[in-house]
Amino acid sequence: MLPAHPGDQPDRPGHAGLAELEAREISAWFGERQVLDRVSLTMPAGGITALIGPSGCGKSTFLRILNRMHELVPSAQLAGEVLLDGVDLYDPEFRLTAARRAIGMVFQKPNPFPAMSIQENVLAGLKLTGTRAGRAEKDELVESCLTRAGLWTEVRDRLDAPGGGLSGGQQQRLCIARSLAIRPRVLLMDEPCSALDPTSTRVIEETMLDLAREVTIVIVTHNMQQAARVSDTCAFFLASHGTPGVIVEHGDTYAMFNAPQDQRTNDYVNGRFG
Ligand SMILES: Nc1ncnc2c1ncn2[C@@H]1O[C@H](COP(=O)(O)OP(=O)(O)OP(=O)(O)O)[C@@H](O)[C@H]1O
Repeated sequence: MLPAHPGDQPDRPGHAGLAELEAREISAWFGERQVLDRVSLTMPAGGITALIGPSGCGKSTFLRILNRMHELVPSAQLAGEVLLDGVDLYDPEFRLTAARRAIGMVFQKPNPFPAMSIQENVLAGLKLTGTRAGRAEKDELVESCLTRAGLWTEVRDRLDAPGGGLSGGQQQRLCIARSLAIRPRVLLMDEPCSALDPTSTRVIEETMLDLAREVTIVIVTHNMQQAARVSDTCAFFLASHGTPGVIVEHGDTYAMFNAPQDQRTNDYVNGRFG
């Protein structure tokens, strides 16, 4: 008998749901082509884990596997396990909606629904997950998610304005607020600042550091300073000479940046390739 699925837990009080995510021996293919080879990584509860590595080494694929988005690509296959607090996300009993609810995703390019109002954007995920809420509860949720995403003071007077009218950095924080509204236990972020200016990047980074107290975060980033600034643990992916991506080294971010064990990590974090 499986334990209760973490993704199925109803409304938990804010901080009670810190979850560990563990990938075990993940391999991935697109058609015949293998792009990840037996990648294992523990992403600690309430921490920020950064996935770094040169372009094409499989970071985004790995991230998408963590919330079952990889299976949406028709030619895609995978092997291995993803455990959310010990429960396999790919177990047939773990519903896809529960997986998405438990593990949210913020993409590289801010993707709010442009014609929907700011508050409708925040609440959009409730419809998708079939969650019911009354008016007062919705108002409270909109305020709390926008506050936690660091956007409330900037938009509190125009909640009915279209989400598409916000700046890029504000739109990205709106997307973070939208993800938070379904109370995820893990938030995946795929290069969330790559389309943003340095000021907006800073604001998102501060938001991430605040959020890490209540949600486990995994971020893909090409920005080494960003990985060093925000993450507690770090994993260096590499796919050399057409071989599938592997994790060369992972561990405490400070150690990875200051005393890496592998010469290739040392070269990468010091900008000598990639
Ligand atoms: N939908 C897809 N169909 C076929 N191949 C794909 C698909 N998505 C990714 N790939 C291939 O899988 C490999 C890993 O890609 P992935 O996007 O995971 O790498 P990445 O490390 O995130 O790269 P980047 O840093 O450039 O975003 C690449 O060789 C890529 O071409």
